[in-house]
Amino acid sequence: MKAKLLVVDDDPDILTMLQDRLEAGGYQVVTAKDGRRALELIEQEAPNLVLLDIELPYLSGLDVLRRMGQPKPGVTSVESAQSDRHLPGDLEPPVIVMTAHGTISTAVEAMKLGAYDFLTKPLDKDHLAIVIQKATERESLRRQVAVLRGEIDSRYSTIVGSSPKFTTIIEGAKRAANSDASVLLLGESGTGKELFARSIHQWSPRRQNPLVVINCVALTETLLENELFGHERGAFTGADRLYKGKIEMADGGTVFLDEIGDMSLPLQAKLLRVLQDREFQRVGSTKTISVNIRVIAATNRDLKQAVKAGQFREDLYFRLNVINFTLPPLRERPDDIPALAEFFLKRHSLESKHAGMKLSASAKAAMLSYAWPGNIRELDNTIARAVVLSPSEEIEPESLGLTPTEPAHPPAPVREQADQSSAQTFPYMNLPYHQSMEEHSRMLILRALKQSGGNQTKAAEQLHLQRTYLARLMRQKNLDKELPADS
Ligand SMILES: Nc1ncnc2c1ncn2[C@@H]1O[C@H](COP(=O)(O)OP(=O)(O)OP(=O)(O)O)[C@@H](O)[C@H]1O
Repeated sequence: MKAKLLVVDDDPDILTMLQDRLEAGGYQVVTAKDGRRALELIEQEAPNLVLLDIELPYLSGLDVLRRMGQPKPGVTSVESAQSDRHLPGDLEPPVIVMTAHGTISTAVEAMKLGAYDFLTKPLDKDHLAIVIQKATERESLRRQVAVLRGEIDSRYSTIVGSSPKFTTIIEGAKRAANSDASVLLLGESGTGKELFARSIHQWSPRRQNPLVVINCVALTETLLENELFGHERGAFTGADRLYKGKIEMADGGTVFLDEIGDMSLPLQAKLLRVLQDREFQRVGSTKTISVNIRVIAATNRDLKQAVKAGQFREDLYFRLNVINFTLPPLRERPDDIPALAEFFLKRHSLESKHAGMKLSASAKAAMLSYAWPGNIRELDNTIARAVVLSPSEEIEPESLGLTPTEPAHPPAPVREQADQSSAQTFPYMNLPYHQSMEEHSRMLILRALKQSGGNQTKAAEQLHLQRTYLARLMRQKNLDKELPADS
């Protein structure tokens, strides 16, 4: 798509010359002869860039810049505008001002008012082309960032759930948000830990400053150190410029350490120092930098157990665990399933323009009796898929695909499966996601039952499940027919 430029000048000859030149350069051009018309066209045409003369009738170029910087009617505060703020349509286009020779002070004033760059008249053809190209590239990146931010904001803007267990956690998290205390979020994968981390930041007095997410599992130790602390120029081969790490970028805001349970011991020691002193050094530097950060960490691992096993530092555990919340798995709050399902149904039917879709009574019942090993993320994905695949407006259980299906390979006898599991082979890894999750939970149960000699109470203890819940899972997976219930 061609970038759209608005050219504003009261001299018709300059307007025509610029329009011809820019159109020949592959841009779409709209023109205005005065400041008032320029403001109208910025609203109506949403140009990607404005080329603005300073000397204009009615409103000068500087006045146009001043008015562009003012908030739009209807948007009262940053907080209330949070979800709209990042919409690309709301972004002001960058402005390049054009000034006559000898009016540099006006150009400086324009830059203070937010102009991207300035050009002096008479315009140099090559310089004009370069400045416009750079500005439009930057504008395109800015829009992409805004789109991505908008997507993240909308994905993480609403917390659904009114079961008593869950409401207590929301209230606690809101109270915790007002302090600077470290928060540790625990819970299985897909239970909403990242959503809570983002919400706590949003509810906190730090919300105007950045929330910086660090995924501790995605990076090797050296990369993670670099990512956290940044590096000085020349710190290692290839470090050709100074790089600010995420801790430094989060100054005044919040650092969210996702999957903290997977951080290596040496890095844990370095992180501990930052948490104790709020100080760190960039890689390759001896200069100490102080930061003001709030830390939220999350993991789906049993950190206490990891401490006992010597895999996680106890002192770091205590630092992180000032306030903790354990987000319950979906199967422990089935009351929330209908509201969550409706929430995702609305979102996905709007997104895929399938408005008016409904869940049939039997689809709702199927969702209630399913164990949701992937928790809310799995529910979200299930509804997204059903919206696309359902042949009618009313979604039936078949479109949800929740019925446990047998793996592609013939099922091995119970004991053999359990042996495979304890030998850490995962033959189901190549199956589609839902089947793979289903098989994995089946394997876990079989292994626990084998290790407990078929005693369900002990197996439930080992799996940290209620015995009755284990019995329900066994019924769902038809394991109760293969293994006798204990007394
Ligand atoms: N209570 C909720 N209401 C609405 N959406 C939710 C809720 N909880 C989670 N979600 C959505 O489910 C998805 C998964 O949640 P999230 O990424 O926060 O889980 P997580 O516990 O951090 O998972 P993981 O441990 O795998 O990183 C996200 O899209 C999130 O917005």
